[in-house]
Amino acid sequence: MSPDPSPSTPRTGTGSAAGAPLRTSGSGEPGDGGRPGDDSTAVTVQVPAKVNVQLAVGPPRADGFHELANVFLAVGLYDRVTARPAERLELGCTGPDADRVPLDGTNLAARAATALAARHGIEPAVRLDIEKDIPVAGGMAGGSADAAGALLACDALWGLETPREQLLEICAELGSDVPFSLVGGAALGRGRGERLSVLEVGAEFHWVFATADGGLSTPAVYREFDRLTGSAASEPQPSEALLAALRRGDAEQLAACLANDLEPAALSLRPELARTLETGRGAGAAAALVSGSGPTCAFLAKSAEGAESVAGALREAGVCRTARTATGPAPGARVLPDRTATNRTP
Ligand SMILES: C[C@@](CO)(OP(=O)(O)O)[C@H](O)COP(=O)(O)OP(=O)(O)OC[C@H]1O[C@@H](n2ccc(N)nc2=O)[C@H](O)[C@@H]1O
Ligand SMILES: Nc1ncnc2c1ncn2[C@@H]1O[C@H](COP(=O)(O)OP(=O)(O)O)[C@@H](O)[C@H]1O
Repeated sequence: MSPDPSPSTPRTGTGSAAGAPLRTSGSGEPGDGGRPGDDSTAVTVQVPAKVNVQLAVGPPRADGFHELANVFLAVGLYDRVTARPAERLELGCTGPDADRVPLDGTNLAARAATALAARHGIEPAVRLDIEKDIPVAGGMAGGSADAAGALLACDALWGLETPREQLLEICAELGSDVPFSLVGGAALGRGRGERLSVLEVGAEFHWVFATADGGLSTPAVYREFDRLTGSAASEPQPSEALLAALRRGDAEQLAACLANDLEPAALSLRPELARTLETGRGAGAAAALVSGSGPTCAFLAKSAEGAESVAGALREAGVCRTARTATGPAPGARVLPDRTATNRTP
């Protein structure tokens, strides 16, 4: 494994073929060889992470995916994707996990730019810079966030005005969680998670996220789910009590309903997460669960102060890499007006 870079270590590369070797094109700093000095047309999109407040998983389908009742809540940890004109597709990434983000054609942001360009019959001539704050392979949909961010940023940069329905179609082709990253807020995902119905949420909820060293592979966690459940997985259904708790903004009721069918699989692959969950519960969290496929652990608190206190206890116990507080629901992918307002001035 490569050494951990500093939080500001930039990585950069070019190439559109999946797995194509990288060609270094600059340090990723403004004004270097990889970025045009003139930033007048840059578009930056901010996209939230997610936690699954309910993840009910059915048996595997013929296509290898699992039928879900996936209740997503977007939370206020964000990646930012900036798109600038370039001669060909280029990628850069900064942030504490930047060394774990692929910078070739498999990167979800690159795939999103390529898919949008193909839909309009144009070349994906763009430089994408990802400011990564969402844990990589952490069960918080960071790659999906970057895909939704790149889609929206390229659409604005290229002046395409692609109808929302078409953007959502492209999102679903890119990954099961990508449509939700575009939409944000709270939503029920059916099918493999891509068919969304927006949910009403009555209040802001306070969360703590304990990140772990290293990630968990989503397909590996689903495989472990299959191994543990055998043929016993039943048809997934959303919990009416949980949807009502979200609607009412009732943290106590929501805490009683949180459920993740992938949690036993994540714990089976990473048994040490049980101690992280236990520590948060012991520190007064209203509820604790693994976020999606993990290994990030999520804790619901009753107040902002409660969340800070749980985060402090997790840090002190040394049972996580970082413990961060965030609230949800958070808005979905959106172009940052402050950056474009100045950038778009002729
Ligand atoms: C588990 C969840 C919960 O929201 O996310 P994470 O916690 O990893 O972020 C999602 O289901 C992950 O969605 P996403 O990461 O977009 O998955 P995809 O790219 O569509 O699929 C990656 C792989 O995950 C498995 N997969 C995904 C979705 C699904 N409904 N059934 C599956 O079995 C398949 O093995 C698939 O090949
Ligand atoms: N832009 C991206 N950011 C993070 N990971 C990416 C990206 N593009 C592709 N990936 C790949 O997707 C995998 C899952 O990443 P991520 O979406 O962060 O996790 P999760 O599915 O657990 O939410 C990573 O291990 C990485 O190989």
